Amino acid sequence: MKDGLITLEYVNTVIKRRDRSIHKGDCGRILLIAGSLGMAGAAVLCGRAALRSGAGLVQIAVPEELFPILQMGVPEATCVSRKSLNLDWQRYDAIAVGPGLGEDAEHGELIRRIAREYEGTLVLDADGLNQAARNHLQEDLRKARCSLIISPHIGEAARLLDMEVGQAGAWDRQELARLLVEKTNAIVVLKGAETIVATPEGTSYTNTTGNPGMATAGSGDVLTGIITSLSGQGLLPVDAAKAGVCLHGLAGDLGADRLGEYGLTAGDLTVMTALAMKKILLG
Ligand SMILES: NC(=O)C1=CN([C@@H]2O[C@H](COP(=O)(O)OP(=O)(O)OC[C@H]3O[C@@H](n4cnc5c(N)ncnc54)[C@H](O)[C@@H]3O)[C@@H](O)[C@H]2O)[C@@H](O)CC1
Ligand SMILES: Nc1ncnc2c1ncn2[C@@H]1O[C@H](COP(=O)(O)OP(=O)(O)O)[C@@H](O)[C@H]1O
Ligand SMILES: [Mg+2]
Repeated sequence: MKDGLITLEYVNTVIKRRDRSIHKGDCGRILLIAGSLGMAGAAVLCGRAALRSGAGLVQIAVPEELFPILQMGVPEATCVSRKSLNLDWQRYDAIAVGPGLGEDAEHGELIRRIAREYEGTLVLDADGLNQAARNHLQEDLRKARCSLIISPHIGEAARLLDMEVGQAGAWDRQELARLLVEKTNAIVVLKGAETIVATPEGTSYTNTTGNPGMATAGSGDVLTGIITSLSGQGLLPVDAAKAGVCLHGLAGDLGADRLGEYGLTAGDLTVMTALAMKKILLG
């Protein structure tokens, strides 16, 4: 069932306004568990997008050998080693796991632990979802203590549902999103042209922004950064998911206006996210 459209007017009503006396600790402290050798860029894009959408403090957990890349790529963020990741999860207002994470088998256990222990909002994307599918964590996700947002594209959705990509692609996208909600009890962001956000409460929404220029490597990593950032800033998980996809699509539209659909890159999207946020706040 389709309950509504996600519009810029709606996003304007849910974005938090900043008090004059606000400090970075009030603007969301987030952890991004992302990136691996060969996919450091995914962590860079995710981190930049989180900052451009207003996160106050961004920490990125990567293999130590990637510290120089991350600290050059996102100098505003701090890095923490993923070697023995044993952090106090509750220190973070939101956590993301997945962009460019890679296929290391131990990440399955990491996701299981965070889902079981963490009390904030967890955003799972990309290899976070692939690891969940490979390690059959759907039931662990259903029982998660944290609020859970998952952001699969159709390929990741198929893996979670144990389907072939072609089979998943033949489904009505609203119904596929509902199937994912049933499987994981998460807020589901089913990406693509007209991204759908479906909730465990039975509602579903369709995004109104975005364009084919966003079909470019890394644009989903940018979305994960934005949704995690908004969650960390205190939006309800469902609002962070809905506002995140709309803001991300608007960044794509502003980027395509300036650069065209062919030349737009995910890196451009991170910068355009700042302009999109400005436009939304101006109303
Ligand atoms: N610069 C970087 O470091 C980048 C790293 N990335 C990471 O690379 C890893 C692999 O992710 P990928 O998504 O590339 O690989 P996947 O194998 O998960 O997905 C690609 C496949 O999924 C299917 N698919 C995806 N979207 C679809 C759609 N809308 N309609 C139909 N089929 C669709 C297609 O079969 C496609 O070949 C992830 O960890 C990801 O975060 C990517 O985000 C790209 C950029
Ligand atoms: N044709 C399109 N129209 C609108 N948005 C699109 C289109 N193609 C892709 N996108 C958006 O771009 C992003 C792609 O994410 P994803 O497939 O995870 O890419 P990556 O893993 O390379 O970062 C999603 O947010 C998706 O909604
Ligand atoms: Mg992706």
